[in-house]
Amino acid sequence: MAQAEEKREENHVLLVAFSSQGHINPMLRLGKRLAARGIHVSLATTEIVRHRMLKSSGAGPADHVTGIELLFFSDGLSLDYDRKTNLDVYMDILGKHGPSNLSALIKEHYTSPKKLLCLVTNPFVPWVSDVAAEYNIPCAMLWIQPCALYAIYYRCFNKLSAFPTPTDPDMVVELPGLPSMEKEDLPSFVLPNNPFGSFPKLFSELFQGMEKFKWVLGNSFYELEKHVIDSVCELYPIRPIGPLVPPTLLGQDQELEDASVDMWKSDETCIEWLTQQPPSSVIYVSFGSIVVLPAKQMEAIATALKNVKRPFLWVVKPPEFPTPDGAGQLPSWFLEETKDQGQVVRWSPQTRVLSHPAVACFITHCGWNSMLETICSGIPLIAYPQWTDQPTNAKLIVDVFKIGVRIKKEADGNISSEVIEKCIEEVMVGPVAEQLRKNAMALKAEAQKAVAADGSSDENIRLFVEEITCDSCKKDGSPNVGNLSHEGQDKVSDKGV
Ligand SMILES: O=c1ccn([C@@H]2O[C@H](COP(=O)(O)OP(=O)(O)O)[C@@H](O)[C@H]2O)c(=O)[nH]1
Ligand SMILES: O=C(O[C@@H]1O[C@H](CO)[C@@H](O)[C@H](O)[C@H]1O)c1cc(O)c(O)c(O)c1
Repeated sequence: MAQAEEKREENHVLLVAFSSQGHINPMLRLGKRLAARGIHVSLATTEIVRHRMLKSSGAGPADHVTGIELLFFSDGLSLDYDRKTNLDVYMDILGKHGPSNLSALIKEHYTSPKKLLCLVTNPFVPWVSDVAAEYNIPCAMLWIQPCALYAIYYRCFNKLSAFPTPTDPDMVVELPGLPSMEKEDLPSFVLPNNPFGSFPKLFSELFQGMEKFKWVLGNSFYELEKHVIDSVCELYPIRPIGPLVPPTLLGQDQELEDASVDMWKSDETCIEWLTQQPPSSVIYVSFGSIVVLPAKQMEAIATALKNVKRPFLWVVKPPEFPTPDGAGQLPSWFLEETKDQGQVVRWSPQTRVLSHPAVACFITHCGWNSMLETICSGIPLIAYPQWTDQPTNAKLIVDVFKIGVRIKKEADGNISSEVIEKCIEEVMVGPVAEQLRKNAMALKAEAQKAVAADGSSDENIRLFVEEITCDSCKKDGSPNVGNLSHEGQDKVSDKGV
């Protein structure tokens, strides 16, 4: 074997991520934290990512992100296939073709795969653990949503607690470490009316086979979710190692370089515009990379923004596959009637926006990456969740973290502009606004402490590296059936986990 190849496989971890920006970036940031402790890291994901990165940058496809090598395999579909509209087909084909294509990639790139310290996967590509088993490599999972979601899914898909059913769709769910949850607070994938059959199937297999993962790491921090983290300790523990956000948001930019990919090109002009706005004046609005709001809801938000007469920055990402009903598009009157009030961009440099002193609050779909970025920026949120983890994330914002308010839907599922206006005023002025800002600043400080040297997340990363590199751990028991290291857990519990 050539010396260079041998070197590549030494002390090496391969991360494998689902194809969305919100899944890849936390993985890359975990990679940077491992690299800072002497581990060599590569990340494998599907070809569609290379294609989107190429489109976004206009340059040749990147094969490295600040020292992390990027590798790509096919998900079994053509690049122009509409994965979002045909989500169940996509997940099915990915589950069928992903394992063999990833396995071939490993064979092609690693002369001696079993030398890899471990594979780290995320929840939407759980079959990576079977590929790891094929090569006798231990497997870890990075859970990329709140630990609360991990606890809910674990209990739901192992039938440890009662959840809504077609005959009792409105039941209130009571789980240890969490507030009581009504159906609008639960992840959409556990509800009887969930239209995406692929996810309950995927999560059932995942949560009934957790022993395939020797470690479960969480993109969260202990101080944020201590009760629910403690509540799963007896079931299958999760070790929080986050928040995995850009180091600038954590005051760590001097010591750690960021690693992230951009699938869409940011419009930087909004930063210049923000600089011209008064401190804490701007309402930032974004629904992330996937959600496309129905035309009626676009209209309600547009009307509310106009009526409150405050500066705004609204990200309106054009739908990848536009529909004639106007979903995801601005009402025709909006730009003209608000031209002196705000800015609309197709994609923003969001973390720079959130940490800009002009930004006062964030109207968000409650994607977990957006929430962590907001927590680390210390500003309040206005939650307008749509699906998957977002309803639960909104519940956490309001009732657990106490850093925001929620836009309540009408009985017909729509939202009224008056309700949005009321939420905006509530987080902008008055005693509620003041308390939310205080709470948000306190959580920001806790997040910084967690990732600083000897903080709870830093300590959990140190333990993880110790365990994947320690020779006796590697020899101890066969990979992929191992339990979490008790030694590690004991040490983690010193930090309260
Ligand atoms: O205009 C935008 C909107 C979103 N994002 C980034 O896209 C990610 C969205 O992830 P999230 O989990 O919040 O939601 P998703 O898009 O996966 O639904 C976050 O890191 C945001 O910072 C961005 O850079 N610019
Ligand atoms: O990216 C997708 O989902 C987003 O992931 C975030 C982290 O798990 C989460 O907090 C956020 O709410 C989600 O929107 C995603 C999901 C999906 O089903 C899909 O087909 C995608 O292409 C992306």
